[in-house]
Amino acid sequence: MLLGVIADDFTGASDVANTISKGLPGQGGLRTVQYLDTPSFGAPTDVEAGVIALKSRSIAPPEAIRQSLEALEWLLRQGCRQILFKYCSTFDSTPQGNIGPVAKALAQRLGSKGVVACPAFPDTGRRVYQGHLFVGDRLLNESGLENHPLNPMTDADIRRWLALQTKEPVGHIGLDTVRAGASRIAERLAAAASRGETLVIVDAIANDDLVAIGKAAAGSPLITGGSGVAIGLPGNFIAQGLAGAHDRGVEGISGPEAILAGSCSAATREQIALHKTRHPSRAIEVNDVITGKVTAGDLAAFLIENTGRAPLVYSSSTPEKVTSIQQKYGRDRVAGMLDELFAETARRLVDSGIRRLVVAGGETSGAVVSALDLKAVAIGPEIDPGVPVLVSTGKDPVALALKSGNFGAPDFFVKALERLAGR
Ligand SMILES: Nc1ncnc2c1ncn2[C@@H]1O[C@H](COP(=O)(O)OP(=O)(O)O)[C@@H](O)[C@H]1O
Ligand SMILES: O=C(O)[C@@H](O)C(=O)COP(=O)(O)O
Repeated sequence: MLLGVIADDFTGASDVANTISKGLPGQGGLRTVQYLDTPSFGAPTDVEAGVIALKSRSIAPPEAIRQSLEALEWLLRQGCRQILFKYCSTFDSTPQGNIGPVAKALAQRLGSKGVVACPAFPDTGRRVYQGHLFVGDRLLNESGLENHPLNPMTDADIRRWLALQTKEPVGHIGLDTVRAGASRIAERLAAAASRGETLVIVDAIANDDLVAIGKAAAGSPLITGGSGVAIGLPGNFIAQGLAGAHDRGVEGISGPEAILAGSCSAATREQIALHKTRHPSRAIEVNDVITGKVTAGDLAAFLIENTGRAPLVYSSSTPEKVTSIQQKYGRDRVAGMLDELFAETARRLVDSGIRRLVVAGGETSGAVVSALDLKAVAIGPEIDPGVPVLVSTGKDPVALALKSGNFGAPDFFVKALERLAGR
């Protein structure tokens, strides 16, 4: 294994696994496997990139550090020469969040300073300019992400946001330097390291910027960012003759299908609004979950009855309703109840023979996939930017699409079910 990734959620892990296995157009990527939590077994020797999906985005720093260091040790034991800490392209975290503390702990273990921090993912409209994060033409804090149920992003200046999470000085490399090329970026990273800066926010607004950043960081033991920052990394290994460019190994599988959505992000709500005009769909009311009026058994029964017609169940709701329900019951209690509900529903679905499963939302995907105890997935074709087909390895494979809340076109659900079937 050459490249190891520690991803702080499950959709993010499949996003970056997609980037690494795809590589640059005409160049090919690395042979990539996504692991669901740190494995207790060794990786096959032909795996070139291992992506460990953690469910650590919204947990307290000490536990996030513990899980991330455990993942790091496993990746180092597999032979990794470079580690990427993957967080969200919208920098999802809170002022008490763990991006800064986890990055610092990984950097300390790897003896690294002047570490790239770049969430940019231009293919999905995420760009970093003058240290500020944009989503499309809006600043992060005016993009809808300020209403996220767990990680409301209320400041687009990610240098300032990161500074709240770490005591160390946060560096910045502007777009002019990035456009001056890889060696200039490398010089500036080295200068940041000599000033004692552990993390350096690097501007990037186009894929070429990310390729240059990747080249500049070719020799760095640690890189941090969104999946975009991985664009150039396979090419570094291929150019050194360490990896053979390869095509993706799996397509999809056929079988009954279901869709679960727990994301309250704008893109998912639009996808639901379109989907429910044409397919059987059922909304989950949090009040009903709390009082026991709705159970996983009910939801699974509804989905199983409607297989063949792309059935959907969703808890997704508007920011106003989310705020009011959180005020009534408490944010963590609601999140815990919904996680459990989706997890148990998914378990029942797969036990009853569902083989194609689309899940919308990072936390929701984490809950579902952990419940299915799948261990590892192979990476198939891309459905929409940042979302690949995943097929579990081992007996009775399940095909999955784990969609970040804000990713995907309005018709994503139907398209995903088609791609999961290999069509
Ligand atoms: N109806 C609802 N009311 C309150 N909170 C909700 C509701 N539905 C989902 N949530 C919360 O929103 C979170 C969405 O997070 P996630 O699944 O990561 O989506 P995204 O990918 O959009 O961030 C869930 O974990 C859950 O806690
Ligand atoms: O970087 C991204 O935007 C995604 O890969 C990601 O991390 C998604 O997180 P959720 O929106 O919580 O699914």
